Amino acid sequence: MAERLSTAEIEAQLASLPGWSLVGDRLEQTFRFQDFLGSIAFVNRLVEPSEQAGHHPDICISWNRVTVSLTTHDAGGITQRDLDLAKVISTLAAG
Ligand SMILES: C[C@H](O)[C@H](O)[C@H]1CNC2=NC(N)=NC(=O)C2=N1
Repeated sequence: MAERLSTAEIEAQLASLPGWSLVGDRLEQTFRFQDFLGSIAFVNRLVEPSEQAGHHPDICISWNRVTVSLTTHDAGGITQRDLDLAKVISTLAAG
């Protein structure tokens, strides 16, 4: 099982993950798109990499905004799996 990371470890890695914030025991970012279809297309791009990783974001869609939230349930906080998936998700936001 992946181990929960310390706040210092998370913040060190967040330096190279623009837009992601530590919110409680989650990593979060809100991505903006042109419209609802842009949001849905982004969410669809998340499906395969998340399945491949066996790790899945919580997703909230609000018209042209998609808030993505990552945590590791078993660990009760943020692990390397969340940071790795955040990195992949950032690459998918550009379209
Ligand atoms: C059994 C299965 O591997 C687990 O429930 C996975 C599925 N996807 C998951 N996704 C996320 N974000 N956190 C988890 O802890 C998690 N656990």
